Amino acid sequence: MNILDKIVLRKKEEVAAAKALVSVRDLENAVHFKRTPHSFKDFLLAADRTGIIAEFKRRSPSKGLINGVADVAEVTQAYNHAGASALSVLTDVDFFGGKKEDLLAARAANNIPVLRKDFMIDEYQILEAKAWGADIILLIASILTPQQINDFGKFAHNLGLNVLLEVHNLEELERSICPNLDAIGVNNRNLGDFTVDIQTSFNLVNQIPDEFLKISESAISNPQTIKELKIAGFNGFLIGENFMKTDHPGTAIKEFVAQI
Ligand SMILES: O=C(O)c1ccccc1NCC(=O)[C@H](O)[C@H](O)COP(=O)(O)O
Repeated sequence: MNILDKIVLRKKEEVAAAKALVSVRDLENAVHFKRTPHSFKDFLLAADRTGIIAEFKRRSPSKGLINGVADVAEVTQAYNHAGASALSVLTDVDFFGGKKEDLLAARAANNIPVLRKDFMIDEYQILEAKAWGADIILLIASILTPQQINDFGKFAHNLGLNVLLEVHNLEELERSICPNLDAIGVNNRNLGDFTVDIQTSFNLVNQIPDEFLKISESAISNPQTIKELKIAGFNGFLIGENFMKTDHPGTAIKEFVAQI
């Protein structure tokens, strides 16, 4: 069984446990449920923003522990002040060391879009995302059917949430594309074997229809790469480990942004 299969299996148990604990009505009554989410597009294309989607990531299956001490409010505020267009906050507990409270803290400390970074397999998680103050949800093509992507995208849009579809190859892109999406992210990391290759983004960018925002995800560590990805047509750049592996992620992003 590969890591994605393990994550999805565990996620099913996690979602079942959450449903038993918190009702849909409780989620709908949460304070954030009534807020109007930020437009991902507005912030990604804003002239005074960088296009960087800066991720708060404590650990990962590929790297193990990345940062065990960072404070989510402090780091995400620093990301925001450095010009991040959006924040990505992992809420997966078992594999990434994230939690709901991280998303709530990032939301409370910032007024820019926040992506709930998790493995969405059930509409209930989209309601959670809205209740916890997220603006964007992630749909990963390799773990969902085209029907699920369409239905989850529609469900999220009906809640005013933005939808980022993640693909890793042309086959995933072609089978998953549907109108209920805002952005398409090309993951440079193969989630089956963890190999990374930025060329994956360059190979796929022209296959993504221009009506969608184009995001390059993972393994970005060089400011020069951002310049090349922009020229190729990307609007956004999801970066986690490169900042989080340092003692001061807020300083790391500032120095990175000065070079793009
Ligand atoms: O990062 C992993 O090891 C990983 C393993 C299995 C599924 C997903 C995984 N990562 C999720 C991501 O998409 C990244 O956190 C994100 O793109 C940022 O990547 P990076 O800049 O390389 O930290």
